[in-house]
Amino acid sequence: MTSITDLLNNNFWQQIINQNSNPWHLLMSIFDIAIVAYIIYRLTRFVQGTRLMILVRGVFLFIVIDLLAVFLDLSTLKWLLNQVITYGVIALIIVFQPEIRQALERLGYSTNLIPWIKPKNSASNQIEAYERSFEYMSMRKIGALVAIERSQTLKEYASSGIKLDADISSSLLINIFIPNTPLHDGAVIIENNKISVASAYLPLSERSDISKEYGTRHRAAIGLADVSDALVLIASEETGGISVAHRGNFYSDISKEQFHQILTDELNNSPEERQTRLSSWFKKRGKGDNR
Ligand SMILES: Nc1ncnc2c1ncn2[C@@H]1O[C@H](COP(=O)(O)OP(=O)(O)OP(=O)(O)O)[C@@H](O)[C@H]1O
Repeated sequence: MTSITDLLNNNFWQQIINQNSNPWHLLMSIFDIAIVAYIIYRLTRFVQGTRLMILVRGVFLFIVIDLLAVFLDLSTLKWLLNQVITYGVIALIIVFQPEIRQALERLGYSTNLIPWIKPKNSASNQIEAYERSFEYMSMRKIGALVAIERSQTLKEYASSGIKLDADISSSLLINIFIPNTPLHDGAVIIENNKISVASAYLPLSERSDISKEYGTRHRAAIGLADVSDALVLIASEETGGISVAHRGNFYSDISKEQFHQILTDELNNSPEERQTRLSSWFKKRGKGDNR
């Protein structure tokens, strides 16, 4: 493996130049560099806005310090960095275990490497479960509040709920919100593609520009969408209307088709496609209540 010391060594670069006097080698080297640059670009986009970005910044800073230590021949600092590498990697994997697992899961879903193998809780299965349950609850005016975790953790809010850790299904979602049953009050929180908790308390929005027709269920949805990137689905007990709060936007009383479009855009597409498609789609239809 090429170390930082190798990279600073003139012979190393001389060898590379000699190897690349062969046009085939040169072409392969360019291809090699392009692949690595693309992987770094995709990984950076992938972890942007998540806690993993802290890890990436840390690794980058570490490489810069290591280069300096080699360049200035600071042996004590080099020794210290070696110790950090030995134990730090294990510590980082333990500390960032939830984020790493989530990132790998998202990578698996978004790249869809083996399309004919559909995981039990695949995005399309989840979308179907949300659509079926919300259609059912909307028709019968059953109030519901479901917060779907995206890149930012909802652990803080999930801790106020009752733990379920169950697969996402329309029947379970409907069952949770049946009035006068023990779990129907509060919000369901979806974490790591599971119904993590029910009866959770979400932060109420303090905003004064929310219409008086909306009570605390809608305020709680908007409150969470203001402080996180969660996708929050609401079914109104009063009107049966379906609304969605997401990234500071509130899409009220949307149609079945609009609900399907939002879920597909947010849960099925790659992160960079989502925000632009969602906003432009609502702008086109003039339905977004962007408060
Ligand atoms: N902070 C909160 N976090 C989670 N759920 C909440 C919160 N506040 C209220 N709720 C849920 O909302 C219900 C009360 O809804 P309320 O009628 O006040 O709201 P609404 O926005 O008018 O909704 P609806 O149209 O369904 O009546 C509560 O019984 C509870 O289930």
